Amino acid sequence: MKIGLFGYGKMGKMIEQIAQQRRHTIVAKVDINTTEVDYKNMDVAIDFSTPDAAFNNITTCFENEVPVISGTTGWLSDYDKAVDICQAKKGAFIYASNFSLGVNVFFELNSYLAKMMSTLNQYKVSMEEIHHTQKLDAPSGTAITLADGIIENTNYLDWKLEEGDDKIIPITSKREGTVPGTHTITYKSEVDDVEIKHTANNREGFALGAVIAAEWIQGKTGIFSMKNVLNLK
Ligand SMILES: NC(=O)c1ccc[n+]([C@@H]2O[C@H](COP(=O)([O-])OP(=O)(O)OC[C@H]3O[C@@H](n4cnc5c(N)ncnc54)[C@H](O)[C@@H]3O)[C@@H](O)[C@H]2O)c1
Ligand SMILES: O=C(O)C1=N[C@H](C(=O)O)CCC1
Repeated sequence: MKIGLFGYGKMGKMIEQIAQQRRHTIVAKVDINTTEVDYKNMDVAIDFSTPDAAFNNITTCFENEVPVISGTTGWLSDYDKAVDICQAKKGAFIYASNFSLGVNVFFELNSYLAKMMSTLNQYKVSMEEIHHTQKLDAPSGTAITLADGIIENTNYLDWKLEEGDDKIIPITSKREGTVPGTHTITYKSEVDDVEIKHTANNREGFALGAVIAAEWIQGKTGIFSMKNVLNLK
């Protein structure tokens, strides 16, 4: 597979390594100062850039009939517009806030736990995410996906980056050293706590998931998720 990398930072470099181990070829490394891109030579684009660059990178790929795997977080206010452009061009698109296989299982566990907790009013949920100090967005995209999973399965209405009222999920975002990504969800009552946690030990899991998604999307048309790729439920 011939891969165009959009964003050649920490994740772009890790994806290059994993893709080459899986016998793929990197045909473009597009970063902030790139002036020309040859889309004709690309089977797929993998975008791990920045919140302000992602939408333009992704939709330019659709205009050039290149399927896109997007891992960039912090640009989702434009997600629906990107989907419209993809569908108009009969393209193919996967966005995931987190491509790690473990986190995608954790997303399912989170939804299942939320469903069970939804009738136990004595528990109040909260979330903590910890990432490295270079991270531009807060809360993490993963934390937002986890909050959405809780909202879909309980009476919680929204999330907030601070203590909210009863129906709001409070998210605490910490930025420490080089932490690749840790997410903890706690249901607290007077008598006990129920907690689930995912810890990324490095960035390899994110990169592997993105390359697996790029392999999976070959020959397909439409809007997909990691749930489709991993055949979860
Ligand atoms: N979905 C996931 O699994 C997952 C995992 C890790 C990181 N991320 C997200 O991926 C993104 C990148 O993370 P990172 O750790 O590699 O960050 P990074 O800062 O190391 O790399 C981002 C790169 O994008 C480049 N860039 C800036 N403008 C650009 C443009 N117009 N076109 C192309 N590239 C441009 C920057 O110069 C930089 O090299 C972030 O949004 C992060 O939250 C997602
Ligand atoms: O390093 C980052 O930045 C990460 N971003 C994603 C997020 O915002 O959830 C995934 C974890 C790492």
